[in-house]
Amino acid sequence: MIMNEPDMHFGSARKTGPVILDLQNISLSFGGVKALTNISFDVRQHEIRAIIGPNGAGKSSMLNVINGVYRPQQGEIIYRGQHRKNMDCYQAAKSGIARTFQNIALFKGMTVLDNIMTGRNLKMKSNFLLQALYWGPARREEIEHRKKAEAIIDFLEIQHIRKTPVGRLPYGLQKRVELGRALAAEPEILLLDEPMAGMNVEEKQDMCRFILDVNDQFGTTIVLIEHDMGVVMDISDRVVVLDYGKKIGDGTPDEVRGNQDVINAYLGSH
Ligand SMILES: Nc1ncnc2c1ncn2[C@@H]1O[C@H](COP(=O)(O)OP(=O)(O)OP(=O)(O)O)[C@@H](O)[C@H]1O
Repeated sequence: MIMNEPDMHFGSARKTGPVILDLQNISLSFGGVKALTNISFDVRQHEIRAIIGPNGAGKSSMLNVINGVYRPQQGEIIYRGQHRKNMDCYQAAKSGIARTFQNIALFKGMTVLDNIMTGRNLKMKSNFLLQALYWGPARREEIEHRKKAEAIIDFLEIQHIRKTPVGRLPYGLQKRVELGRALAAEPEILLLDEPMAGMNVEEKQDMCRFILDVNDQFGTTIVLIEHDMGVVMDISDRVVVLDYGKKIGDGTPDEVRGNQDVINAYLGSH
């Protein structure tokens, strides 16, 4: 079994651990459309793992399979050594898988701090009545959650906008707040769906730095979809390449760069 791999593997400059997520022969269809066909790949602890491919290749579908939004018709998902059957997105989130979205999904009228607090919801224990009364254990718990949210705000260097409604922020900062909300859940695996989409060069550099810092300082495993090849090749340990729902490449950035099927897919010459 996959979790038994004993020794640490030293990827690029990063120290990655054993496989924590193993996807085996995943197939997913929407009616007649085959979004994913027989896809297998794994993710190691502490790794930055990219999923790339041309438009419509199945990348978002794959992310949605990992966090339980879609249930594949075929295949196995093994997370931390457990076969996951019929796991929905609530259970996936509870078990330590958080994500951000291609199109920002924040509460635009709420402040940065309150949006990040919503990421703590799954961690809250006190019941609704106690929370509403803001009494006893609920009060103590709320203070504890606020401290965690403030720590994330400091980490992401967004103290100056903590009370600003998210809808008023430029796009790059909204993306950073979304990252903050996902981090508030203290995930073991963070799924990032095009974290740099629509950003200028400076915003991309900032986002790259935060992704690397999250991985380094919190030890979070990261699976990301990204179209910017420079970014993917710079920050990823391994890259899986999809095309028309099939896996056509898998390996280190250098291996993938030299893979003829991958080159053909990107040049559209097949
Ligand atoms: N909910 C859905 N219903 C029907 N078809 C879908 C659905 N989601 C995805 N598809 C189809 O599955 C295929 C893979 O789509 P997917 O969005 O996963 O690709 P992608 O690689 O993320 O594309 P992009 O880079 O454009 O976001 C496409 O043919 C798409 O039209």
